[in-house]
Amino acid sequence: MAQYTRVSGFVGLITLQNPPVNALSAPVRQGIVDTVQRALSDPEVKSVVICGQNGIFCGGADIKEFGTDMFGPPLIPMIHAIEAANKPVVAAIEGIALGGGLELALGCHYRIAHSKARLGLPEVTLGLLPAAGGSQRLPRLIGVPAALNLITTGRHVTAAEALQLGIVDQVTDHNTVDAAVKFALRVGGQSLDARRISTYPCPQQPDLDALFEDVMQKVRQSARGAIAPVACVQAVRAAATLPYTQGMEREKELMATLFTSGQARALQYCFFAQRAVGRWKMPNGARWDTSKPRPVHKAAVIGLGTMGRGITVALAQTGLSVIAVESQEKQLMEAKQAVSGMLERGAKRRGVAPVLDRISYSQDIQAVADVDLVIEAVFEDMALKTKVFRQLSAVCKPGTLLCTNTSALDVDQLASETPNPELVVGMHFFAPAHVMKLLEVVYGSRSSPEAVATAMQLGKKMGKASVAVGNCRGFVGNRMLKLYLEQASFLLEEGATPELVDGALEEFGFPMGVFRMSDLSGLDVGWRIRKGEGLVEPGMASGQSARIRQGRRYSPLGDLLYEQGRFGLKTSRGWYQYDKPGSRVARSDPWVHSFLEEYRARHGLVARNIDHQEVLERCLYAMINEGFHILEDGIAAGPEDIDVIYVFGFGWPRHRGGPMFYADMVGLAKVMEKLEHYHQAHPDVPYLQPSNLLRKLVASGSPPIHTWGEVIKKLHSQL
Ligand SMILES: CCCCCCCCCCCCCC(=O)CC(=O)SCCNC(=O)CCNC(=O)[C@H](O)C(C)(C)COP(=O)(O)OP(=O)(O)OC[C@H]1O[C@@H](n2cnc3c(N)ncnc32)[C@H](O)[C@@H]1OP(=O)(O)O
Ligand SMILES: NC(=O)C1=CN([C@@H]2O[C@H](COP(=O)(O)OP(=O)(O)OC[C@H]3O[C@@H](n4cnc5c(N)ncnc54)[C@H](O)[C@@H]3O)[C@@H](O)[C@H]2O)C=CC1
Repeated sequence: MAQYTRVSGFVGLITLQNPPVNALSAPVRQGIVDTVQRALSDPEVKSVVICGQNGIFCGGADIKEFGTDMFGPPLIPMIHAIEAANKPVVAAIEGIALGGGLELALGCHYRIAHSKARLGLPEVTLGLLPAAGGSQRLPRLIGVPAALNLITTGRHVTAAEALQLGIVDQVTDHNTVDAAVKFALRVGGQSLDARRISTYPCPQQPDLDALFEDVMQKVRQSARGAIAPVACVQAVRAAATLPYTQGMEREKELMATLFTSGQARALQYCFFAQRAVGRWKMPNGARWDTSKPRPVHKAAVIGLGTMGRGITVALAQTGLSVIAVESQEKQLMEAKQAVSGMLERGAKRRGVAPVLDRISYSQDIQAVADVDLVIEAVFEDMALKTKVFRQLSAVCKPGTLLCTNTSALDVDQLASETPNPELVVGMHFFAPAHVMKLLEVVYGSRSSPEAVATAMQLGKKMGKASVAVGNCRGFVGNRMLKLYLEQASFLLEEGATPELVDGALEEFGFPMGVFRMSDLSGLDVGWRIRKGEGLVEPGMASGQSARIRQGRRYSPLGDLLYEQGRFGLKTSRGWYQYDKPGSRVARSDPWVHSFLEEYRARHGLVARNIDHQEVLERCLYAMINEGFHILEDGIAAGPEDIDVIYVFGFGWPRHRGGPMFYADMVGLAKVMEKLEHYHQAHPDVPYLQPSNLLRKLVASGSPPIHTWGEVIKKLHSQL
């Protein structure tokens, strides 16, 4: 809807009305067409202002309309009609002007923004391009390099940057609509010949071919396999090389390919999934809208190793006072330096002052007596964590929330060691904790809704995609990861190389294959986890029973490399070799290849040809099957939760939506059939057997992902 009023005698004021972001739904587009027509045909009206209600200009096309039978007036002719008007039209931009919202503003003759407004063309993040003329007008207005940057990244710019780039004509700290109306009165009657962006020539650019080649290479590298960034570059190239009308044709052609693509569906699914996980619920009925978070002003971190340091930085950058506790003096000194360095570098990047004084350091756990929340990040050792939790219960003021960053240990067991188990939750960050955008909030059987709400709210404030999950070994992310890693090792035993496996996964879109990732995080980390699970048996690694542990197939390859002191990047040797410790350039290592050959010979394994397809099916379907078990067990509330965890925490390519969405795209029947095939070939790997839920879904005709919840409910009610 759009409301029309006449203000200051001569200005037609059009207000977009579609909360919460005034998206351009069919009724809003119809409202704009009607009200523009009304203003233009009223002889009293000399100029027009377009604004949005509630201090928000417009969040762009209504994404919920995509994939439906779209009706109502199309955007492109609507924007053309505004640009062609013979009365000045001024956009009054408050809050946001994104996507179609900015394209609408670019069709206006003038743009005035509030100083706090943000503008951008984020279509690429939804698998699209700015196809309501944005890809053709923006380069004409601000030049090709700046337009390429905005359109291929989808980043939002501040009003100040928009002014500097020339996207807006004026920025105000005052009432934007009043300023726009005054402006409109002043320009009423002036010639509009120089104000129609579509008539501008695209600013000349030396070495145009080299520029496009360079940008194309960058976008192909940064989002491997994603088609929208490539189409965005092609559309801007059309703006730079073709007349406007032909450029618009090209824009339409490119959009037609993107609009119905699986990648656009996946990215739009991710957009809504990211928001859906905020509406968390627990099996006991507690939920986001009935649980009140507690205020957290002061927090403590216990253990300043890899994780504790990052968590300290993230908390301080969120505005909290932090007490950072580390038991080892040397570690404490090193941590102090490392945390200050991270804060200084972060502040420099953002052009702000570092917040070093928000953190105080101590070796004494008594220092945390008056904090609102503690995050424990000591070694992954239940006995140690139990001791720390007992100490915290004695030291902290009543009501302090006790959180653990454990990767896999039992949150209920830890809670049971405290007098107030309702105050205990897991806050599972991902390394590096101040960078990675995922937080798993793990509720135990006795965690209070208030504790979960507080951890979820804190995660959100820290800028993390926060997902509430149930308590089980490895929670959601690591529980699934374990099988992915295991399948990758089995493939090496059967004839693959680290290069082949990583190549397949990187071609799929992961920024890094499983073995490069393992070198980066350290082979010692995985070894410690397996040791904790009783899987590592020194001296057994080359014996007859080396490949069976706890009654099922096991690959000791990672343990053997660990025993050789090959910890990955930190020792310059792992699954690959590196020029020096810490170097990121992984090179093939002939030693690893001969080691694998000897290993196979020792165990009587005959190497066979393994192709990319098998690598993907074995690694991904095993993980997906575990995802179905997780849904069946009620550890994740829905497939969106699992997908958000994988996209934000494990580098799953966003344009493939997440593992559960991917399964839906591939077809559940096909996933099940392949799992059955691989389980037959590897009966000693029980988890390749399709889960109950997957079977049920296939038996119910493979319903679309957003309806799986009903099948899960039915399954639970039959138990
Ligand atoms: C054969 C086929 C031929 C095909 C040819 C087709 C040609 C079609 C031509 C059409 C050309 C159209 C081009 C175009 O206009 C493209 C676009 O505009 S795409 C949309 C671009 N806009 C965005 O990407 C903005 C997305 N939104 C955000 O980034 C944030 O929501 C925002 C910064 C606006 C606000 O953030 P915040 O305050 O944190 O609130 P939330 O994110 O939680 O959002 C609140 C609520 O609002 C919902 N929402 C937000 N934006 C939209 C939207 N654009 N459409 C619909 N709904 C939106 C959001 O989902 C939240 O609701 P929930 O219920 O919680 O999900
Ligand atoms: N490293 C990773 O990638 C991730 C680790 N985690 C989990 O985070 C926790 C910490 O892991 P890391 O940071 O990697 O370990 P780390 O080994 O780097 O650091 C642990 C720190 O805790 C300190 N510490 C031990 N006992 C203490 C005590 N009683 N009081 C104060 N400090 C004490 C140690 O001196 C050490 O500095 C573990 O539970 C781990 O499973 C979770 C996510 C990712």
